[in-house]
Amino acid sequence: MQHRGSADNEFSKDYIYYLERRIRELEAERSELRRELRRYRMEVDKLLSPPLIEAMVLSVLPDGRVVVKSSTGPNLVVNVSSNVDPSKLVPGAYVALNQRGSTIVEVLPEREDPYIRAMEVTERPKVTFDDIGGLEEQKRELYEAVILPLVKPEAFRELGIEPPKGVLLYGPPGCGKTLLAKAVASMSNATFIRVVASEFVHKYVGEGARIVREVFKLARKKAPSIIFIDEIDAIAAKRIDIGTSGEREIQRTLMQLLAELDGFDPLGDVKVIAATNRIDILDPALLRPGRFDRLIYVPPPDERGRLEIFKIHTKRMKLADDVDLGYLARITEGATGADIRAIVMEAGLAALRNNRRYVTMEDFLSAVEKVMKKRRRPYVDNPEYFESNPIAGVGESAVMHI
Ligand SMILES: Nc1ncnc2c1ncn2[C@@H]1O[C@H](COP(=O)(O)OP(=O)(O)OP(=O)(O)O)[C@@H](O)[C@H]1O
Repeated sequence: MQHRGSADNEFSKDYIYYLERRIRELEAERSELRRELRRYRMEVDKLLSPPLIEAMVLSVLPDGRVVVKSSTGPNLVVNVSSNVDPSKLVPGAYVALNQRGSTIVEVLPEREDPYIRAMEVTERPKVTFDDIGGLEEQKRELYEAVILPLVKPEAFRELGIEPPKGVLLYGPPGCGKTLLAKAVASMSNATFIRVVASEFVHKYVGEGARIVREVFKLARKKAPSIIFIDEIDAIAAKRIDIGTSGEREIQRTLMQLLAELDGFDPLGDVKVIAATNRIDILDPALLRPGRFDRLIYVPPPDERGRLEIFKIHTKRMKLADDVDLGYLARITEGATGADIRAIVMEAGLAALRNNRRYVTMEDFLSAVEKVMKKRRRPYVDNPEYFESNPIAGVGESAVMHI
């Protein structure tokens, strides 16, 4: 570039323009670098500062302070920093507390509850009634009480009949209660939401009632849906006194469940199926009309049922010619569906251990011995326990045939 003009010490105009432009460019670059430096300083400060504590709002006191449940455990009464919008401090909102845990400094963005995320939600379960051996009467009852009202609510409206709001499946473990509920969801094209009632109160202490609310909210969002509440006795056992805070918590959770049940339309697109192994200890309040008013007993399979269950679980298995499923069904008196599945699996493993591609009768016989030896359960060995139960007849009034 030609720097000098015609006179001495005189710079060319072009050169001056060039230098001015360069200065402007460098100034812009400098302020960009300053901004970047500030950003990195803030990052470093954030990384070096003590962490904030996460908490959930339980309630707002009349004086403006807030009761929160902190992620570190205890419930705390805290102040609210002036930059926090008080209208966002609703029960259930997640907030950050300062490191002393005394003040809410930020309302955290809304997100799905971690428990709800962990819950079993199957948009379209694959099980159908054909995957369930025996239990014909139970399938028919569930078809009428849950599937039909979900798929043909107008037929019920026209006839002026109300289907049961909630169905309670009871009987010994491993006999197909969960399987039936899943099949009902799949056959009515509904989302299947499974919750275990004992987790309402044990896993998320102090939040049982809120979790119940969240479950129903999720069910409405994903409707049509079926909420399956397993082990309902954990929150619905009759109580002599409700002295301890743990018992009060269980009581609150049950109250919330009853309120949700009372508040919804039996012909709506959310259905509730509950299950228990301990119907004898249930609080009768749960079984009143308009709540779980249809009880269905799910017994251990009889010989025919066992044969069908053997057939279902060996469907995809290569069996040797000597395998006699009828004989296996005969010698497994007292086995549950879950036991039969275990027997089939055990027999399959034995074949695998022996490097065989097919399963023999001998594999099955030793599997029967192994599995049946392990189990001796009072309810299965004594089915009268359920049949003679004094409240086993509650809910018969809800029987309907269309
Ligand atoms: N009638 C059945 N037909 C086919 N398989 C069955 C049957 N009953 C049980 N099973 C097998 O046993 C497993 C456990 O059954 P399921 O979970 O439905 O029992 P449950 O009655 O809900 O028991 P729990 O009370 O322990 O929850 C099922 O996944 C299935 O593989």
